[in-house]
Amino acid sequence: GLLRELMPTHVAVIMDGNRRWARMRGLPIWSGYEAGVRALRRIVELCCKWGIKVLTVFAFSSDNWFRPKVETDFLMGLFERGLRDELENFSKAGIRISVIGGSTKFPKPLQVLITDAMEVTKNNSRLHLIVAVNYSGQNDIVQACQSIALKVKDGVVKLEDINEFLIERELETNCTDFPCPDLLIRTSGELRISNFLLWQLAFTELYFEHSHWPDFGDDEFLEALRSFQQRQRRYGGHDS
Ligand SMILES: CC(C)CCOP(=O)(O)OP(=O)(O)O
Ligand SMILES: [Mg+2]
Repeated sequence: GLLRELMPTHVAVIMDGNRRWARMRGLPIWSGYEAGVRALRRIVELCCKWGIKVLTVFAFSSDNWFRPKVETDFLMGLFERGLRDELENFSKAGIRISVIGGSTKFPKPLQVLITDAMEVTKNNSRLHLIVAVNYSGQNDIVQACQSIALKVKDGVVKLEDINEFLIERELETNCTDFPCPDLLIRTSGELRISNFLLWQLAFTELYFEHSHWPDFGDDEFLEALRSFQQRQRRYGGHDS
């Protein structure tokens, strides 16, 4: 069985395979995305139930903009509807929501809603849901370097002050005390990181699930947690 004391503190998920899930069932693409939102609601509830503190989900990567406009428009609408529908529930359930990545290309009303949702839920502490939209792991490191370079130039930071901790505090995941995921789950059988969190995944246990994201339910999540609990995490330490 699962041990509560061996639960990961921070779980990251690449929610992949929504369109293939729809195609396999002869359904339209958008029904795959809608099924993906239902799967996200499920895993948020499970994280609350198991006392997981941070859940970071890759909801839209920078290269997703190259999809047909009808798809990206639908996804923008889905983000807005999902956020509007869930905001009250999140507040009642003690769920804090943060959005990382460049949302400046999003429709203005969605940008306003994101800012409001982050403000309204910022003191919630049961689960911190971090939604990466239009996020790029490499760009995250670039913006952190730019911010540090500026501080060195302004004399706020000395060169010898630059270390992992200072860099980590400049990354977009600095909204949480647990910026580095203990477990990364990627669905739909793809075995790659796709420019998601990069620096933060240095010691993360990787778990690849063959089923598509909409089919990732309670059983699949528990299986991933069981796998995590059976792994010895060495952090580059003892060689046994
Ligand atoms: C926007 C993103 C979370 C959707 C992930 O599923 P997907 O659209 O990449 O689906 P496919 O990998 O099946 O094309
Ligand atoms: Mg995909």
